[in-house]
Amino acid sequence: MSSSGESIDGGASRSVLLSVITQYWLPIVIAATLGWLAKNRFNNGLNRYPGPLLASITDWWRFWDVLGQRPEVTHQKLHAKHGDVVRLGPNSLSFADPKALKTIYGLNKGFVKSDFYVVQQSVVKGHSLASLFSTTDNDFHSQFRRCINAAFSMSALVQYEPFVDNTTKLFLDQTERLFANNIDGCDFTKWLQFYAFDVIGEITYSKRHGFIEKNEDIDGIVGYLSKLFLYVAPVGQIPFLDRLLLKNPIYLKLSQWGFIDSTFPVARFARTRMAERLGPGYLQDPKGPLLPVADAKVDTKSPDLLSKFLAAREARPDFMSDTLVQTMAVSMAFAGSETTAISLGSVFYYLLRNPAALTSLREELDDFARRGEFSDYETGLVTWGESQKLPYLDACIKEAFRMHPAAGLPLERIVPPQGAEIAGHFVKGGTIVGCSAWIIHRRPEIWGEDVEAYRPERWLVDAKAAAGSVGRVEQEKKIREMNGMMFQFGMGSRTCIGKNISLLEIYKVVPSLLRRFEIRFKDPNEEWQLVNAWFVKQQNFQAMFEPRQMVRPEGHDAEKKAAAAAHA
Ligand code: HEM
Repeated sequence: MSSSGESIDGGASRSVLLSVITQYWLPIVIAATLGWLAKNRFNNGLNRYPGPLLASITDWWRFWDVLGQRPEVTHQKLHAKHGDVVRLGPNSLSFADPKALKTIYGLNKGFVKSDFYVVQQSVVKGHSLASLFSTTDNDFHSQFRRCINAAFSMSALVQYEPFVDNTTKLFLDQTERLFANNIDGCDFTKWLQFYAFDVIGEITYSKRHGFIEKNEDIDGIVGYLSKLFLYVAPVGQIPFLDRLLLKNPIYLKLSQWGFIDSTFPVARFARTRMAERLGPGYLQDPKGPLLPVADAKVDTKSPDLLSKFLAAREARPDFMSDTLVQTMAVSMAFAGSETTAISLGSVFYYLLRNPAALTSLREELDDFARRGEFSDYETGLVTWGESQKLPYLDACIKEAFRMHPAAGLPLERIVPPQGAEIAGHFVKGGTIVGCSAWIIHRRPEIWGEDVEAYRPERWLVDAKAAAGSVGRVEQEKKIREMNGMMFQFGMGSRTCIGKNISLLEIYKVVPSLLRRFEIRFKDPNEEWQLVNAWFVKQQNFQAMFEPRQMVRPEGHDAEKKAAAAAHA
């Protein structure tokens, strides 16, 4: 056949196809959509798991649910209805059985973080920066973590305590100055967030950001972070959307060429703090590294986090670049402020809602004070060492962590290619799986039938029962098991690196505030409102503060003890 004949045939078949498409476009679109939905429904054999029908065919279901800002409630209801495994998306399963934790988050199991975390990467000069928190590359992560692990060890914690002391003393004084006997009350969540931000600033840069001094959101960073989390939570359910929105390639390119500035304010914020700290030794050459380069002569002896990150850069220059140093600094504010403030807020909220627990805690603190065991009777500041001798305080904090974990979504991981057996279910490689602390922390077989009640006593050996049928050894075993199942800091290789720092803050500031103030709800009839934007933030938590007469040592021996402790 001639070539002109071919082109005539080709032209004819194209026009037939075109006319079929124009005539039948609607049924074609419907058939393609149905085919796609059916493919989703049977994806990876997940059709055998229960869950909302819509969730099984499209991720828009979970996008919509997270947009509603209470997905943890949906997840609780779904698990109550369907059992231990619930399908939340065409490729996504939520596990409620605590046995799943060891498999999904255990060391060397090969699970990697899902693209939900990529959405959380900061953008600087048009480039996405994978941080310790947001990287999905396990090898990169383990090298990174090895480089900076020492900065977060228990022994490093001792060096950070003076930083926490500075900020906590100021916090106590400012609470008195701004809110004591103030009939307008205090937006407690915001105030605690200012505290958490200033502590992390001081530990990272030896310099407070100034939130507490000014009682103001410096550079709008707190407001910015809240908005960012409101974005990442739903968009993280369909990570592709991020490529159309904040990480749109055109937008990023324009930013790389310098036409617009797409740098996340939190990164800009950290850069300003570094510039203040490092002086003129940082580069602003637009062709230079993404982030300012620290002066090589910078003192790495100061015991703050930044110095430790810089020391890691000196020890491992092949890996720990300047960009990674600053990524760590940014992460501290990103991961360490809202989470700590939420946890602090829930400790106070549950104490105020449960007067019996608050009374017991006050009695413990007052007895400790009367015995002269505190070292500071001027400012009310409690040391870390002292806080560790207060078992009821420990129980109150753990119970608040249980009731209200900061992270409000399943911590998503992708099953390795060969698939995995998770809590008795074989799940194919590539499936997104996860557990949520809001589900795990309410398992009756671990915490008892009264999981919905705030009951710090569950964390303590009951002396009466120990003498009776449920022996001490048995109770201690149960408490150990409860501790092992707490999931508020995650688990395994990606567990929270800032856990010790946040515990240092929480175990110091809670008893210190209670020694100094009577605290109550502004209106006990008003409930707080929860907004789950990845972290479950409280709103409308208004508190009133009244100065409290500090309880002093009683008797000669107690006074001597207190004087010795203060001297030490
Ligand atoms: C009560 C306060 C805190 C809570 C509830 C909390 C919670 C968490 C959780 C659940 C994870 C694991 C996320 C996952 O597996 O998907 C995590 C990781 C992380 N947290 Fe925290 N966090 C807190 C405080 C802090 C603080 C104060 C810092 C910084 C000083 C911090 C820095 C980080 C970092 C860098 C990671 C990533 C660790 C890695 O992947 O190796 N967090 N946190």
